[in-house]
Amino acid sequence: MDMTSRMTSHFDDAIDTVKASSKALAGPLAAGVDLLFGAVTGNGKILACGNGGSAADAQHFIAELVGRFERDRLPLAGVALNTDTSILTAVGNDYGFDAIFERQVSALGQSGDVLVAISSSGNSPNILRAIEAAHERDMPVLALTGKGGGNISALLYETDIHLCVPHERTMRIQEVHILLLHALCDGIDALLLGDTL
Ligand SMILES: O=C(CO)[C@@H](O)[C@H](O)[C@H](O)[C@H](O)COP(=O)(O)O
Ligand SMILES: [Zn+2]
Repeated sequence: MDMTSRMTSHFDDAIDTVKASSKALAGPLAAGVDLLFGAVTGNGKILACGNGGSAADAQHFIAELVGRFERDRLPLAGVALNTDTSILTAVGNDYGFDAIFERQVSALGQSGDVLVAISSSGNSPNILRAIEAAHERDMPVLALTGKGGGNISALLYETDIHLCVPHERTMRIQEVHILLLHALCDGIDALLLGDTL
């Protein structure tokens, strides 16, 4: 096996995926900025969740809202639902793993909030249930998926936003997800602080 060409193919495939995502997702991404900006400037908050690498992405994103992205600004309200081990173990143990995010959306979610749901397959049951709970709370959903969107596609309302990365491999999808989340932070900051860096 030529390892260098194997590694080169990752760069090539990532470049192609980013280009295809830019074409498909720049418009909905801009709508996502407006949705999140409206929430955080209107007394709402962002609830974010994901599993595995997407859990890391959810908490990374929320840290940039509550803390800062590139520039100093007021703290923005957000909670990563995959970070509290006591809640995750208690709810997982007592109600099942599929309920770990749903339960928290039901506890914390209010009209005016937004759920950011991250799933590369679009099929994780705990994410699907979080989306249903968000809808019950009148919360719009910003879904980051791939692989055609999986079961999430059928759950979303027209008023939700679906950023579906056009790729079948989780690794590539996740790489674009972090780009999308950083772009959302940048867009919110541009609206809050002006568009010059
Ligand atoms: O990061 C990776 C793979 O790159 C894994 O940890 C991955 O996130 C986990 O297998 C997740 O459970 C996958 O869930 P999902 O993205 O399909 O909702
Ligand atoms: Zn990963």
